[in-house]
Amino acid sequence: MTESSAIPTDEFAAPDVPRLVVRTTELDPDVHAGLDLLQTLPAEEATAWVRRGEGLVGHGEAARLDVAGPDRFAIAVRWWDKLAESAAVRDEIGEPGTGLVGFGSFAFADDPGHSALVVPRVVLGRRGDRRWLTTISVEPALPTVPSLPSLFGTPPPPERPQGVVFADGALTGAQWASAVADAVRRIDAGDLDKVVLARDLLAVAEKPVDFRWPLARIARDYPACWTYAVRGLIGATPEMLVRLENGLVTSRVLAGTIRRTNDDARDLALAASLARSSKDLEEHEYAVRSVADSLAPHCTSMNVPESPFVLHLPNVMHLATDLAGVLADGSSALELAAALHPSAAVCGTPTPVALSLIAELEHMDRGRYAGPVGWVDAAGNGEWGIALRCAQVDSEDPRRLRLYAGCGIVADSVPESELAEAQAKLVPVRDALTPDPNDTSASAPALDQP
Ligand SMILES: C=C(O[C@H]1C=CC=C(C(=O)O)[C@@H]1O)C(=O)O
Repeated sequence: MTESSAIPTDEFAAPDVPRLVVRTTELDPDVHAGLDLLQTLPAEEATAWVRRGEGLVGHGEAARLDVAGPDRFAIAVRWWDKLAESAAVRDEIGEPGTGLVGFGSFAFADDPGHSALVVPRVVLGRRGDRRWLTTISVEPALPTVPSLPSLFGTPPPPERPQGVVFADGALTGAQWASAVADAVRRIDAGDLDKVVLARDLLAVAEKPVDFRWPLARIARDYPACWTYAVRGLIGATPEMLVRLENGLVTSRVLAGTIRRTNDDARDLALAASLARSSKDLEEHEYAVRSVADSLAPHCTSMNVPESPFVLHLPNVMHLATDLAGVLADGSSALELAAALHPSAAVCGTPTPVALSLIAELEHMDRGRYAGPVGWVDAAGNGEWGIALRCAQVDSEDPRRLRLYAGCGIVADSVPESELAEAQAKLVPVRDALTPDPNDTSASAPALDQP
């Protein structure tokens, strides 16, 4: 039974919340040493936030907020605060991610802006050597959580997606490249400095896609990324919008990209050229500035490195900057994510001009792509990534998925190169939906334990 809350009519008011009964217990590390969080996931009502085997997965839904529009973050913050205040919690660990936890995924744009915050019925977590189980039930209902043995048995493995074909989404490649050229003209005319333009791709399989297959594959192939699943949005993002852990705020900003070649020596030379590319450094600087400016009112002792490093992923390399600060105002991770969205890594500079150019040139609704995705706990700790390198499973027809990728456009951008960059960013999810030539098994790939 899920307590689902509809969008409230009062501005910024949160809907009534159920009173939740929450219990976290530590799992015996000897008994559960091999616990693979993603492999426990059920096919329905599953949520995940996992990197290198650590993180959180959720089973079922004890409560959910569906929210839309420009006030989606403010309403979600209120709902979360009310839930956390009224919950009865017994937490024998008391670390970030234990006790009451909600997983969320927010739309990029205000309109229509459909977003969700989900409190699972069961959360399994792992941080270092510690593993825990949290059960959440709605008072006064009986705590009908799934029986524990059923959680630790491996659920039937997901089937490999069959016969997936890909097609252009809103725009063909050529149309999208021409939209990039339009954006460059607008930048040259002085309307704005940077805009991030995205495109979508449709994937259609012969049978409904079990999201757990691509999720396991992408987690295996992109271990440096945060693998996530919230209400049909799945992916592995390399970009941490904000993490809040016991008062320490960190963020990993990415912008500026070069494709990899499968030749290590060549890739090293390309990484060096990326680190010197004035076009990419400019694109990166806007993104870092936007995050630093949005965090500044909430933090003291901010550390913003002067120059980026190069983050190597299997498909691309990015300019990356890790920012850190000390929380000064008691904001929760969810409030910080709301303050940071949309950063110039996914929108542009100045933000309002970039937002309206995106609406004009992309010809699609980004949905929850490029919005914050992650989790928050009752103490306000949490991790919110930017939902990149993702696919949205169609809730009405799960044979269909929409994939998204975007590129930062500045004055020196070349449309054909941006199109190639967008294709490279689609590779992780595309590959995860197509047969792996090295894998002869019919079931989901096992994850390497760190
Ligand atoms: C918007 C995306 O990437 C962002 C993050 C890293 C590098 C980016 C770039 O170089 O354009 C983008 O700012 C995407 O992957 O869809």
